[in-house]
Amino acid sequence: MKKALTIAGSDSGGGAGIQADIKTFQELEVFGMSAITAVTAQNTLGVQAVYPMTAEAVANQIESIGEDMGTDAVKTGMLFNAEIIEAVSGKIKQYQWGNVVVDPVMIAKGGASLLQNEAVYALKKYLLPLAMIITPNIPEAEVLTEMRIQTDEDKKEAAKKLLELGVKNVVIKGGHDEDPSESIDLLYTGTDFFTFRSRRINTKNTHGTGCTFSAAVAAELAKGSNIHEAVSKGKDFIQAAIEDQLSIGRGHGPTNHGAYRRLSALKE
Ligand SMILES: Nc1ncnc2c1ncn2[C@@H]1O[C@H](COP(=O)(O)OP(=O)(O)O)[C@@H](O)[C@H]1O
Ligand SMILES: Cc1ncc(COP(=O)(O)O)c(N)n1
Repeated sequence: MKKALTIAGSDSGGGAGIQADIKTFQELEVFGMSAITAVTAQNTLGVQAVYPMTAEAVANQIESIGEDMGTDAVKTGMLFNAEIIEAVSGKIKQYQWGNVVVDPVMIAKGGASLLQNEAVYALKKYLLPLAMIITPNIPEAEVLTEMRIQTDEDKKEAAKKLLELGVKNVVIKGGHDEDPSESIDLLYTGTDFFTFRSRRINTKNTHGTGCTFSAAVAAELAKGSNIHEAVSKGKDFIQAAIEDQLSIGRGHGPTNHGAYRRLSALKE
């Protein structure tokens, strides 16, 4: 069985972070492993508290996996500070892991900061050069490129700028776009642009969409898909998870991680 490791924060509410990643790996039949960077007290209403781990604790968790089990893909989510980013980058380098998906998580939907402002430079300097693909939403791409992204041309320019930071592929997600009918993700491979379109679902239950999407991309890379196939499957996975709505909590509820597998089984 192929394996995937998520290096991310714990979401007590189960919709985002480590919990979303492990559920997604399981649904896509990849063995899930984790290194926890921070524990959050969180629910559908927001983040009530953040307790970061030490960089040493994060490095040791990764080392335990690197020294014994190994992995076919790595996904990073909430990394919180520069020390943790340096430790994570050092370990990824040490074990020469190649299928590295970086979801540059910065701010939770409720507004809480999941990455310290001064850590953005560390993300660019240490982690992006090791990434197979980075999956920013529009606000995150704006912070990383220091440009405003409004038009399709802006998205393409931002993707090119991100590639210059050393990452091999970029997908700029369209969840935060103005388009009322479609949610369009743009993939740039360094040579070609591809768009992945889906019907925009009118819902407040989008907690963990970015985590779930990037975990699905990592799972597909672990199974041997190329970048285009992995992003395409990731998009299908998140679309099914948003569409087949759950009703959990009073705020921004989680998506339905089991929907994609049920739909796939129906099609067979
Ligand atoms: N309302 C929606 N309807 C359909 N797809 C969506 C919706 N919101 C987000 N998505 C999709 O979910 C994924 C995560 O997007 P986004 O919300 O931009 O990321 P993040 O959760 O990191 O802010 C993308 O593939 C995006 O196209
Ligand atoms: C621990 C943790 N990690 C990440 C997110 C971002 O969630 P989203 O995928 O909705 O941007 C979150 N709310 N909590």
